[in-house]
This record gives sequence, C-alpha cells and structure tokens, in this order.
Amino acid sequence: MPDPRTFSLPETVHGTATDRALGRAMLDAWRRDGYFLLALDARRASTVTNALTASRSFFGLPAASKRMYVNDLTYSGYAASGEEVTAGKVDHCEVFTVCRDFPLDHPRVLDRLPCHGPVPWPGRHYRRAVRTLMGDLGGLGDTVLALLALGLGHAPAALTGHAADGWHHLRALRYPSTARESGNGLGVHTDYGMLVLTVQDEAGGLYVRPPVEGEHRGRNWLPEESTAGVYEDRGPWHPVVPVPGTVTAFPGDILQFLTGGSLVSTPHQAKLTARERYSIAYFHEPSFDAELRPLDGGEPLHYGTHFTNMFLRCYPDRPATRRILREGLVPRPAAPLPA
Ligand SMILES: O=C(O)CCC(=O)C(=O)O
Ligand SMILES: [Fe+2]
Repeated sequence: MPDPRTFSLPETVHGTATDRALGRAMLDAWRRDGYFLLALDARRASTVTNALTASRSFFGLPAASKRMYVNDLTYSGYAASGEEVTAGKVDHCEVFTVCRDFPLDHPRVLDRLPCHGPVPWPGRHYRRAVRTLMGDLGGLGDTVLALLALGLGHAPAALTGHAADGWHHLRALRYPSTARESGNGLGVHTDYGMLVLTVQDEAGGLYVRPPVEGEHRGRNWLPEESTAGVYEDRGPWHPVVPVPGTVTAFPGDILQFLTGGSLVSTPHQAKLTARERYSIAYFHEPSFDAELRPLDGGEPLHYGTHFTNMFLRCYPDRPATRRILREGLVPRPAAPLPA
C-alpha cells in the first residue's frame, strides 16, 4: 500500500493552471486511495487540538450529565454508546453531534422542518472550540471543493455554490478500548454529503476502502442501495495512520451523485483499539433545501431528504426520530420557506 498523498492548500483559488493541476491530483488520490491528507498550518492545527481537548473533557462527564444534552427537534447533542446502529449492528462509540444551530423561534423550526432546532451545547467553552473548528474546516472544505471542481473541468464555484448555505455538521466521538468492549466501533458506512474531513488521535483505528476496479458501489441515497455494512468482511481495508497536523479528506455520497459516479463515496469504519480513542468528523454539505442535479445533468436529489433518511436509519430510537415519525415531519414543505 503506497503512502497516502498529502496536500497543502492555497489560501485562495483563482483557477490557474496550478490550481487545476492540484484539483486533478486530489481526484487521482481519491481514485487510488479513497482519501488524502491535508496539511494544516499551525493555527488550524491548534484549533483541532483545542476541539479534541474540549471533546475529551465533555466525554469525561458522568453518564447521567451527558444524557441531558439531547432534544427531540434535532439530532444535535449527545448519543450514548449503543444508540447508533449501522447495518443492523450496534456501534460502540459515544457521539456529540453539532448540526445547524437554530433558535426555537426561528421560522424553519416553527415550520416544523425535521432536524431543525437548537444545539444543546454543554457549555460556552465547548461551543467556542467546536464552532472555531467548524469555521476552519469549512474554509478548507470550500477550497478543496473549488479545486475539485477545476480538476473535474468545471468552474471553481460549481461545487462551492452548493455549500454556501450548507448543512455543515460535525460529530465528536469517543470509542472505548478493546479492554472494555469487544464489539465493533463504528460499522462500515459512507457519509452523506459532499466532503468529509476527519481527525483522530494517536490511537488510530480508522479504515477506508479504496475504489476497486469493477466493484459495485451503491448509491447510498437510494434505500435499495444502502452502503451501510458493505464489504465489511472482505478487503481491501486500508488503515488511515494518524499523522499529527493533518486532516483526512474523502468524498461523501453527494459528490458521488454530483459527479455521476466518476467519484465514489468512500466506505469507512472505525475499529476499537487497545486504548480509548477520540476522533472528530466534519461534514461539508449542500444546503438542506438543495435540489441537486449531477454536474452533467440527470434526475434531482433533495439533500435534506437524504440527510433525514440517513439519520432515521442510524438512530431508530432517538427522540428526534420518534418525533419525526410521530408527527410525520417532511424535509421539503409544500410552500417555499422564508430564509
Ligand atoms: O471515528 C472516526 O475516525 C470516523 C467517524 C466517522 O466516520 C463518522 O462520524 O461518520
Ligand atoms: Fe463516517
């Protein structure tokens, strides 16, 4: 297995020949390895360290305290180990999810859009650390999307245009050590949006499946083609070795959709390790309301519907799921919504 490709990003993208070549090199790396690394400058590296530190201290709270950070409007907040399910199997990780943070009196909350509500933040320090990280990774995400669009032969804004009002979200995770738990960590899945940026601590444990010539890859947005649990027992599965000062980048379902399958969403899983493990995954997404079409044309896909379906699938018994099902909430209201 060759070493992963590592890229340094320019601060701005102008569409020069150098930018196009960088975009093409990123596409080649994904087509070979399923992921690449992005080198962080010192400021962004310390943002990552701060967020991981804040995450450690949150997960260190007593179980009963953590369980208070949940509400039934949104998937934002805390999920205990065992609440999340991938392909019918329980995942052994605790998660704190941060979606868009809407106050209770926001028109989109009042309009009863599923997944819309306030983030139940566990404190100001945690909120600051996570928001700073989301801002930094969001900036990198836009740069990567602009370069990818150029690499694909499109205008730089062809992908970033979708991210402008993006449903960007983040998951902070803690996995128990193999001394405490013998089951799986996080089962095989693909992520739902355009771009995934992850960091993990020194424990490692993240595995990706690179594209394999001739191998069928599901379109995860179609219920009959779920990628959850795919090829779990069959290689190749390549470990993503933690490299301090980098983030790992791979494509999600929506890039597969937008490129008509010329890129495939990278299946990945996290295995438990000898020591407790901490990671953070950031998801750079289209707008919840986006009616997306492949760059070269085709049938539309409503992102908010895909997102909601995926969370319903992962969390069969979470308060937000029960509310969506009980009240029959739909991601796409009949009348256009105010901003
Ligand atoms: O724990 C990790 O490294 C990956 C987490 C992940 O894949 C996710 O949250 O979707
Ligand atoms: Fe993931």
